Amino acid sequence: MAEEEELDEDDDDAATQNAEAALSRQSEIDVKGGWKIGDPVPYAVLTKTFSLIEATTKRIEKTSLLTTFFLLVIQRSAKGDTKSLLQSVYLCINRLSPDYVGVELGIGESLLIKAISESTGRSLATVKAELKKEGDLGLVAMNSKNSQKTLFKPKALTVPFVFSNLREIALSTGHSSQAKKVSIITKLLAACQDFEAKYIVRSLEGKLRIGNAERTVLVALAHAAALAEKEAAGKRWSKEKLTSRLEEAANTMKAVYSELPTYDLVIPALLEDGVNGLRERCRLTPGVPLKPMLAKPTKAIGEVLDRFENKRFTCEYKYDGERAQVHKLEDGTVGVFSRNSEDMSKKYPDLVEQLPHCIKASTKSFVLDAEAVAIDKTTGKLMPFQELSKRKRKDVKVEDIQVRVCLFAFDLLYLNGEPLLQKPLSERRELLREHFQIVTGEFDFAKSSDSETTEEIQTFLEESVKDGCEGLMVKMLDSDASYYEPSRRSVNWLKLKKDYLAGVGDSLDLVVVGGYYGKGKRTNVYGAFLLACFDAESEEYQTICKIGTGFSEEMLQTHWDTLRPLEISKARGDVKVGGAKPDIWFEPKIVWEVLTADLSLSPIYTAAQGLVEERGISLRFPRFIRVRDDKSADDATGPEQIAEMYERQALAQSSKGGKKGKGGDNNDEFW
Ligand SMILES: Nc1ncnc2c1ncn2[C@@H]1O[C@H](COP(=O)(O)OP(=O)(O)OP(=O)(O)O)[C@@H](O)[C@H]1O
Ligand SMILES: [Mg+2]
Ligand SMILES: [Mg+2]
Repeated sequence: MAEEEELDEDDDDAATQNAEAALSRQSEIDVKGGWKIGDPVPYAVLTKTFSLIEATTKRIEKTSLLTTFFLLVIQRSAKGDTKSLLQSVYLCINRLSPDYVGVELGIGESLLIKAISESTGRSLATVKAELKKEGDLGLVAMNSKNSQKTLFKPKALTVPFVFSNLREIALSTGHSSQAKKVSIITKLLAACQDFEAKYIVRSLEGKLRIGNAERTVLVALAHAAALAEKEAAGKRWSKEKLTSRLEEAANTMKAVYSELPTYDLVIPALLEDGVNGLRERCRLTPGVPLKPMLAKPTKAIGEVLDRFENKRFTCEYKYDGERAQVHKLEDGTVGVFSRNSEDMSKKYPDLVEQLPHCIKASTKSFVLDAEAVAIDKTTGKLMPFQELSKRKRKDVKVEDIQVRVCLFAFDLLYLNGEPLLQKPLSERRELLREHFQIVTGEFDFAKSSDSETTEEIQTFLEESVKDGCEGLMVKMLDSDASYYEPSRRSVNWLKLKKDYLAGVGDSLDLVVVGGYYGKGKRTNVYGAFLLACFDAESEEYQTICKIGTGFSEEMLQTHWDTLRPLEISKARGDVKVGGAKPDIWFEPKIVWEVLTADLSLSPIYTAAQGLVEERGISLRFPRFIRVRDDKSADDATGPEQIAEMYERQALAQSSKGGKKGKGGDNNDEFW
């Protein structure tokens, strides 16, 4: 309360105009006659917003359209109703629950074709033929609906109705689930008007393809809430004040969401306590996994020293296992989450069972950041990642387990009721060591060395590799530069892998989007594959290379078995194909880790187009390393990372023979 009103009369006009910008398009997306306060949100308003967002490539316009929509929802919700906004937000990001609850859509093409055919009376063949022409099942559904003559207007769809039906589809499993899904989809499609069929089908497929990155949604949500508060209070703000309020709101929202990534809690807090109350109410909470902090690759020890010059840093073993965020709640509940916030308790029942052994009595609740690593049951030696990924992801029984899993903890993010994110790593590490204890073969602290010279680091690196690790993680120890940065790929964490020493560079995680039939001995399998990176900003897959080496006969058979069910007749609309011509396309789903000798500009592939040059970037001599089943297609390497790798490589080449060891982002001095 008691906010100062800094109203500058001269700017009055501009201020009103600015606020009006978000309000001015309300009538454009509203339904005829509007919707009354307390009515359910009409699905037509949401899909009209989607269609306008899809029609523009400008990020600012996308954000402002979404702001307009959220503002309408807030203003027309009955007092105390937080569900309308919550469900609207979920539909905007095409999710039905927080990530860690894992209610997901991703209905296969054939099922959708069946439902479209049933609800529009067109034959399967017609629908398939049209899909081949359009490449977008959503569009096909919409066209099919619009060409259909209807005798009476169906009852208008609402957001809560669509949301609950999508949830029912996502949650139905078992024998008769296929028939049930088709029947719900058919019913939904029958009620669709205008754009609705297009977006319902895309939602069902699992991708909206309107370029609504999560960041856009967060900013729009913050802006809408701030504007709603201002409107409700009848305040008039100067342009400066409005701008700074909106910026502040967006920053708060982003910070809060990275600590507590669940709209289920953030949205009610936002509506009840307002933007200003968010930080207080929404803090890191055991049970809600946060997106892990990520590291930047480096090519040489020299680069590490350049970056951390005169700063205190630590080197830790980089274990080759799977990221595990371990939570313990005050009530004793334990949760293990993957880097994608998937609940891994089912995959690691042994970890859950072992956990109590390493917790000291003084430790009541916590969030640990750690790596789960496979170890040999008898020798206690570290084993490679593959040993762990052989495990089923669900229903693993403790008595069936062959490979043991040992947890190597490297960070403590929460302890006994207190978030620690904004404490220096040195302090977090101290607390970690104080509140947990080593249990041989079950729990240990990541091995570390705070050494500073090239020689010491080199020795530690070699030691780590000898002990079965991938290399080192080098981390800032003190000051705010060492705070934990959720979801950020930070320069305060550097990875130094043994691969880099051979000059190869970091590996990439790429999505398999196409296949080429084999020749000769390989005629019964795919002989080569088309790979793509994923641009989270535009939500599209960008092709990057064809890969055909590094596969054994046995592997090709396995790939055939996993990819065959994902075959589709045409590239999906969200695959930016360029000049690639595979024999067959796949649903983008499977992620492979790939090494490359070199990156080059390419007239054929579309990866990172426009970032370095008009042309895209492709991989030369790519080599398959392993399947990354801990990553989903959305977690594949992004175009910015690829552009960065390309630029670092160019830099390294141009400095050959000249000053050596310089690299990284600080390349200004070269030009
Ligand atoms: N001491 C450690 N500190 C932090 N991370 C560690 C440590 N030891 C092992 N790791 C693992 O290393 C990962 C980061 O490097 P890696 O190259 O393996 O990333 P990735 O899983 O391929 O993802 P990306 O390439 O997107 O960063 C972390 O996510 C974590 O799983
Ligand atoms: Mg790893
Ligand atoms: Mg990697």
